[in-house]
Amino acid sequence: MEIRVSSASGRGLWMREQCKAGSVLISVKPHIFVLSNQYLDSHCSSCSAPAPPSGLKRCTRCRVVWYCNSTCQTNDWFVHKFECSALQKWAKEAPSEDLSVPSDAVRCLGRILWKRKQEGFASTWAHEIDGLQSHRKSLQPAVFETHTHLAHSIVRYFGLASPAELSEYGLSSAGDLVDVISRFVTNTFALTSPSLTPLGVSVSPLIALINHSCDPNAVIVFPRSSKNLPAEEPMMQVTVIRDIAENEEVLTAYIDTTLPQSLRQVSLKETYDFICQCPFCANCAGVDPREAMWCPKSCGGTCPLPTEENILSRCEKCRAVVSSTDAVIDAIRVGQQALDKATLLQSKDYIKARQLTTNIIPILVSAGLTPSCHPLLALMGLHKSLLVSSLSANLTQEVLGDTIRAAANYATGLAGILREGHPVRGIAFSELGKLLAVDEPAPTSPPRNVAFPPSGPPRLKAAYEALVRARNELIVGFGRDNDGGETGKAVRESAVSLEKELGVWRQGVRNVIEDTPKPTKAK
Ligand SMILES: C[S@@+](CC[C@H](N)C(=O)[O-])C[C@H]1O[C@@H](n2cnc3c(N)ncnc32)[C@H](O)[C@@H]1O
Repeated sequence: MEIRVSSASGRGLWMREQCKAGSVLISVKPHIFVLSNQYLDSHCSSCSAPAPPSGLKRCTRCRVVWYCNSTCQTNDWFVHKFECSALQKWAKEAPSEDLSVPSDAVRCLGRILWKRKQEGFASTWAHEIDGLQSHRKSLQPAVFETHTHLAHSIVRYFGLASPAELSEYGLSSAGDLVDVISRFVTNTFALTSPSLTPLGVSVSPLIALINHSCDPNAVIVFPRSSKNLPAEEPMMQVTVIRDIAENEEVLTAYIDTTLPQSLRQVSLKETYDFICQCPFCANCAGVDPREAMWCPKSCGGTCPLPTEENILSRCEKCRAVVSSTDAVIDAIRVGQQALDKATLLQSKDYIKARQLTTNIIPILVSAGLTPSCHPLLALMGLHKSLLVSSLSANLTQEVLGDTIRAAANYATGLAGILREGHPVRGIAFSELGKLLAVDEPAPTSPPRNVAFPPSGPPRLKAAYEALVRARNELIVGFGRDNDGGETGKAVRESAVSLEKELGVWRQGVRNVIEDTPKPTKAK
């Protein structure tokens, strides 16, 4: 790879030679990462691993961060020694218990400023951080306000009495602090678990050189590997998900590409200050599955969703006209409201959130939305997660069946948008496979006449097929060389044990057939 500069998108990483899907382009430890507040007591603040069976150990001074063991604690002390007293002071002055820990952004910026000072303002580390792109000069008023708010929180976190005290951190004015904040916002990426749960935020100046496309050829993942030392984790990796030609730019997606173009554009402008001109955004010919409904004449084709501005919608295949325009527009509006509300409720009151998703999904389906269409796909993803999290407390045949159907619908919707090998697809199929492989609970009510999921050996076979599909996608998305990361390996193990189970079952059937005396012909 090499760095090239373009007038449209500034610096970017370009391939000097072709590269195959599944190759790992970059493996690097981020310069800085922090866990989100909700994961501080369940994951190690040094290596980001989940708590081992023996539990995590808490820093006895600040009582905020936790570590696997004393090795991880020692590895983190380089920066935590500054953070520790700031966290204690912040907690003492906090107006309430739920505000006793600063936000992820404040803690991450704190770590950047302390480490920058520790390494030296003239060090390579500091130069790399200082070289990140800033949009300070073109901030929109609303963004400027959030940056200013963040700056105030940092001043409080550092216990500074005046802007002059910023000089201790190599900043000559409040404007310099806003500059650091702008660089942080533009160049921060989610820290995720090997199954893509967002755990926090991370900054890597090398990976931040990669520009955005809504149809990316690479992804950023944190696959974790037992081969890595704890000090090397979290290892951030750029993986190629579709072949990249020589002299082609490496591009990742900064935002959720399952969203329709209008929402993607708003998000990119707000956070990254550019208007995306990728082929998906610039050339909207044909029906985008993110904004599509089934043909009203059921010919199998799809129609673009009608909007207030453009109510005429025809099937791309048979040209039938959608007549229920108002009902579709209303369903989408109500669906978006339900999605926003259920997303807010999911951590506070998941039963209410699940009630909302359960009620709204059939309305969008009967309005004719396809499974890849927004907001139906997002609602199905949320519904699946809510069902999965309630499964351990209520594992009945009915709930398991509903959860499997939700996982299957979600995976189908994703497969209509994301390319094969995208890690989000791989994880969705692995969840489906795992759910299908759960031992079927005994029925508690008369069986409902549903075709999916099947029961008995056909269900095991469906589980095996979903896991094999997941495995093939995961070794692309998380990298071929490291066997698809921690999740890819776990899926392979599950598929192997299912294969044995299916083999035993087939052998059992064969034995029964062979042992059964053949009927003798009546004379
Ligand atoms: C993470 S940085 C990427 C590296 C950056 N181009 C640089 O020179 O440092 C993100 C910024 O790059 C620019 N950028 C990224 N992708 C772009 C795109 N597709 N079109 C235009 N600008 C883009 C935007 O200014 C964005 O805020």
